[in-house]
Amino acid sequence: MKRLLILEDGSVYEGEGFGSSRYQMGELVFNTGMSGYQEVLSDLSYCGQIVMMTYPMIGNYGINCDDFESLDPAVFGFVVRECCAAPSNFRSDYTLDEFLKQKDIPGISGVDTRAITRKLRNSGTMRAIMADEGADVEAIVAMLRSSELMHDQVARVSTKNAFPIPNRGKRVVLIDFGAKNGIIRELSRRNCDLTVVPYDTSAKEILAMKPDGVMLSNGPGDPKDVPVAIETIRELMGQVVIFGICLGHQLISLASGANTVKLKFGHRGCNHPVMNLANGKVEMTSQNHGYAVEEASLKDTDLVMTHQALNDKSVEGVRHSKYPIFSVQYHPEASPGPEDSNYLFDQFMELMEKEAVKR
Ligand SMILES: NC(=O)CC[C@H](N)C(=O)O
Repeated sequence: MKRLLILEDGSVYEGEGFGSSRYQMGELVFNTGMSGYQEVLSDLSYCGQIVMMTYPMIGNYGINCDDFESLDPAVFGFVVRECCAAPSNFRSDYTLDEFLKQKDIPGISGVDTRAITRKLRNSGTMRAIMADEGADVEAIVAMLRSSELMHDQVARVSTKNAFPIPNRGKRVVLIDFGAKNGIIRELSRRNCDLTVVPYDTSAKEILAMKPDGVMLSNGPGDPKDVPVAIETIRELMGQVVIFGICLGHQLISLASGANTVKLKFGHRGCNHPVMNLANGKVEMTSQNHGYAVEEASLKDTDLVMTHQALNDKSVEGVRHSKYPIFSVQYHPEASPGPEDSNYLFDQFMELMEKEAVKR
């Protein structure tokens, strides 16, 4: 079935529809990963966004039941050059098309995703929608131009109730802003006794659980849209070890008085080079973010930049100079992507151990 991809600037691309045929406006962003589309699709940080893959063939190893980053994907659409209809992999349980239909996610193939990516690199990300052939394009473009991006994604994807993932090790409260399973996997692998709590759980409730550490997860949208979490983090600072990933990192920065800004087209892919400023080593990292901490705004805070993106020099990690708090903008849990930064979870464990001895 013919479908159209319509952008806010009035450009229209004709392709083939797959997955769901519903109309859903989202922010069109591009991801440069050569594989890992299943993890990308199920990463809740994409809530409100239509993801376009620059790699030309997507779906060739199917969708399996092992690699989900969440069971209910929140991505608003998927754009590919070619959608493989006959996947070949022993783990494949569904085709990409079947999966998107099952989850009611619209998709389009047969469009030049690299040309559209070049456009977004020049103009910045844009609102977009997939529509049926013959749709009133002018009216849709006017609608795209007059709409706003969403602001309530974290409330949509965070767990509604707290739940435990028991173990015998360090007690960790994971604040769920749309947490990837990879983060849970890395903590469970280190025997952490986890309690996953909703994004708006108060500092008092969290401290009542007597945690050794608090993990702040990744999550969708603008970090400034979750003031309740910024306040909670401010109250937790100095009371407990805190490790933040991606949205968690941005929230720690805002809670410390730094600022976040929207990047022109963001970082989304599996091979973003980041320098660890402590030892000069370069880590290849998995990334998915549209906002970043403004470096100049760190000046009057207690935060120190620890990691920096080599492509555009943006802030990729910070640590607190007084309290046991650190965070990174990228994804040490990978899923998908390289595992160079896995040591950060060990660092979290060591910090909790050290603080436990002091207490
Ligand atoms: N993966 C994330 O946590 C992303 C954080 C935030 N939503 C951003 O786009 O910058």
